[in-house]
Amino acid sequence: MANILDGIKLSKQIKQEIKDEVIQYVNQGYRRPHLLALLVGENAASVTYVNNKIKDCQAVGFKSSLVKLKNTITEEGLLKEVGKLNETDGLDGFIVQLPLPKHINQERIITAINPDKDVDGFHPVNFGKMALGIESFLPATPYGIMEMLSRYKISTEGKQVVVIGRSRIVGRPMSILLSRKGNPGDATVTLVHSKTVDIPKHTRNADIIITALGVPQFLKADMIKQGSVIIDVGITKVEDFTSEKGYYLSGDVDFPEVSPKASWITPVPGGVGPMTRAMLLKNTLFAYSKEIKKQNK
Ligand SMILES: NC(=O)C1=CN([C@@H]2O[C@H](COP(=O)(O)OP(=O)(O)OC[C@H]3O[C@@H](n4cnc5c(N)ncnc54)[C@H](OP(=O)(O)O)[C@@H]3O)[C@@H](O)[C@H]2O)C=CC1
Ligand SMILES: Nc1nc(=O)c2c([nH]1)NC[C@@H]1CN(c3ccc(C(=O)N[C@@H](CCC(=O)O)C(=O)O)cc3)C=[N+]21
Repeated sequence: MANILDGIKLSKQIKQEIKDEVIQYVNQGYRRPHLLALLVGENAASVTYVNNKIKDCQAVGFKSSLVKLKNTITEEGLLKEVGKLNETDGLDGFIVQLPLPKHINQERIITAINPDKDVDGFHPVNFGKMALGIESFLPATPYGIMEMLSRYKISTEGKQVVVIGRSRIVGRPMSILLSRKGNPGDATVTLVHSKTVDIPKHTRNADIIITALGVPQFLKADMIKQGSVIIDVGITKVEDFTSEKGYYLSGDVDFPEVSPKASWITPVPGGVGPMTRAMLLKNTLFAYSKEIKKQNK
């Protein structure tokens, strides 16, 4: 049976480290780090995520703010809001919760964010730095997975890694980070997606598989080799009238069938999700520490 990569335990540890660092700054007379979340509309999942982020901030001693905008806001209106936040003193970072309503061009909004406050690491400048190995904000989910591999001492050097999914916020940056020089990194990465012919051919050769496609129970036992490491990013709400909530959360991995064959595996929930949240805090602390150093010059 596989060992569990416990994202809850790790994220608690990371949050404690962040909290300790904040206390040190505050004891030296500095203000607290400040993160803001911008939420457009009332998508139920987005509301939950944003509320969790606010709770996380409180837990580590950050100041947090939530700006809620109507679903009907225009692209120009949202650009104006982003422009205001870019100029707000004492605001270290902010995120624009995705997805945005369909009438708004997501790329245009992301590009309008001041890269120095882009704690999601989504701005093209930060994406470029990430790809080149220049210090920057890393997108929280891939960053969380790198941190998880590192803290569990799972080496990626020379390993065959297959990433399933090529999205802007997960699969694509994940594939780049793992192929970068360094530890974790130095892996041989194959990025597969919906146009890939014969995904099992690739996954069967993989030492490490990262699933980020959003298809419940996509990865089956016969698609992996014995002893591989399985990281499941997917989270899909699946209707289930027998459960109290009316749904359950499913990963992209068929956990009962895959886990006996794997050496390490992340659960859903309790795996990658909590790490994502912890890394957003880490990015905010990084933005803050750069700001404090600038002021002291
Ligand atoms: N745990 C966490 O912290 C996070 C979890 N998530 C979850 O991870 C999942 C993926 O999210 P995200 O990356 O944003 O999703 P996207 O929908 O943006 O991207 C999905 C990717 O998977 C590919 N894909 C879809 N179906 C298949 C298939 N049947 N076979 C092969 N490839 C396929 C798509 O291919 P193509 O490019 O060709 O369309 C695309 O590249 C979701 O369940 C999401 O909820 C997301 C962010 C954070
Ligand atoms: N600007 C922006 N930045 C994001 O980082 C971003 C986003 N938009 N839009 C949506 C995705 C998704 N995402 C998740 C974060 C945490 C969990 C998480 O904590 N999951 C828990 C379960 C939570 C639950 O119970 O619903 C777990 O896996 O244990 C999940 C998903 C961040 N995203």
